[in-house]
Amino acid sequence: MIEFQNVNKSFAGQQAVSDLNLHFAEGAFSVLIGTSGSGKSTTLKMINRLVEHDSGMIRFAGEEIRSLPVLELRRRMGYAIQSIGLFPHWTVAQNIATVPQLQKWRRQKISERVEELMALLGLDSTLRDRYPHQLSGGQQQRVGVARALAANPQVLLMDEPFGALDPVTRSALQAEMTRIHRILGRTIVLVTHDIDEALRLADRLVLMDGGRVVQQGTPLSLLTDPASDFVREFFGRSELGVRLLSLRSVADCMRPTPGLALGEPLQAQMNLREALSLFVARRCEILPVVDETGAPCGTLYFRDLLEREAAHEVGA
Ligand SMILES: Nc1ncnc2c1ncn2[C@@H]1O[C@H](COP(=O)(O)OP(=O)(O)OP(=O)(O)O)[C@@H](O)[C@H]1O
Repeated sequence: MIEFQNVNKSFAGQQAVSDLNLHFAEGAFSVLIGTSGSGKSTTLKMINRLVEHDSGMIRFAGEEIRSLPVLELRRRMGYAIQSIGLFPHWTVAQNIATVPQLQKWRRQKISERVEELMALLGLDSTLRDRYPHQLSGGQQQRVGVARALAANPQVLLMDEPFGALDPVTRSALQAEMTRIHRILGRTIVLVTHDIDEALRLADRLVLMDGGRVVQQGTPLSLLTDPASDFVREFFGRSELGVRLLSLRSVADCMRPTPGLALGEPLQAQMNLREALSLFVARRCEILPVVDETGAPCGTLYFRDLLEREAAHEVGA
């Protein structure tokens, strides 16, 4: 869907990104991660031409982005950023409706779209007529994402969208984004410097340093097959085991024999990191597992989790 070929950009003679070759696949949730100043935001902004690249080629749906009128390009791409940029004197509904208004949608259609997006983002309909300053930070971010999605863009670009939020709200919004991505199947490119956020959201990770791509691939491939010491250090040797747990589900590790454990069950699709927290909180050794329909489907053993981590430590 979006392709970079040998793309370069410098600011006042200083190279910001060098020789980027990237492919953001249609429908994938791609995450750009890296150290501060590594060129993540510049890369993202070159996609919707908020920053113009100096050389190389960027294609969107097969077309060189400079061959498209910039407004059309941006209309096809939603953009959500950390500072949100909601219009302070517009209500929630008006903010969400910004692009449909510009595109002169019918009033009724706009109103229905606003309602639909508020429901999708978990915003109570009573917030519709509030102004941004009357919302919490998390609610403002949700409005920002709803606005970016309003005109059904083919691509959603997100630059540190949850950066300013407390960990609980941040985690809730990450879960929402995973759900929304599953429902809408939209192509998403998100920038973050938070490793756990990246691992939680990404189908595909691009790790950058000093304006270059250091490694790209699935989160699992970067963790288990790092291309260099930099990659290994970036993901943190000491926390690697726990991070790997976050990429595996309970279903991957459970024994398929239900009925052996008591207590509130784990969901089979929950990740092993969450399961580990529940073992610790409940101080137990084994827990029952249920599938999406709530039917018992297996048993998870605490020691199986530890063995997984230990196996990785030995291999590291
Ligand atoms: N408008 C600009 N003018 C001059 N230099 C810029 C501009 N935008 C970015 N840079 C420089 O380009 C380099 C890459 O910046 P960029 O914002 O893309 O990095 P980043 O990885 O997103 O960083 P962070 O995580 O700190 O936001 C940095 O050295 C930055 O100072």
